Amino acid sequence: MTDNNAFPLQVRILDPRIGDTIAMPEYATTGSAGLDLRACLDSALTLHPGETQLIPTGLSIFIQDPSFAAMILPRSGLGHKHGIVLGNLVGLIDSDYQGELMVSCWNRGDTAFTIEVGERIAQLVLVPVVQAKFEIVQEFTATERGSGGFGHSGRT
Ligand SMILES: O=c1ccn([C@H]2C[C@H](O)[C@@H](COP(=O)(O)OP(=O)(O)OP(=O)(O)O)O2)c(=O)[nH]1
Ligand SMILES: [Mg+2]
Repeated sequence: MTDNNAFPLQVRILDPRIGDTIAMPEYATTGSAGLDLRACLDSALTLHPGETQLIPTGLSIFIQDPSFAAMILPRSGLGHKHGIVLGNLVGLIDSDYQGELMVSCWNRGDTAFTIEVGERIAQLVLVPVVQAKFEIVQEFTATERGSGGFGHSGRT
């Protein structure tokens, strides 16, 4: 379901089960923003309440272009219904990272949850990135907000 304008992403398959008994990450629908990542485990893994485990995906990606990054985000259903979210809340994949994609799974709920081999545990989203270069100034040009934040504009 990938169109020809899609970003060409280099992928290395580190575990031979990927593309065989464990599907390659894919966009579930043509409009999906995220590629579902699967647990490349040797056996099912039970996450007890409060527990966090680093789960391999069996593949690595090389984004190469520093004007892009990837983010690993929780799956809504797992997070909302089962309390399975990410131990780092969001995973950020640098454009120069070439190691295995790992997913930190955290059971923030109060019941145990078993992750099956090949289960879709999180999703990978490619995002554009702008790197900053600092320009040191003495004052900023005044704005309506100024330095007001953290609820400064009220609640309604
Ligand atoms: O959920 C994640 C988060 C990160 N990474 C990989 C890719 C990323 O490029 C690298 C470093 O991540 P990050 O910069 O967030 O972690 P760090 O603690 O700052 O480590 P480092 O010192 O290696 O940058 O780890 C993952 O595989 N999964
Ligand atoms: Mg870092």
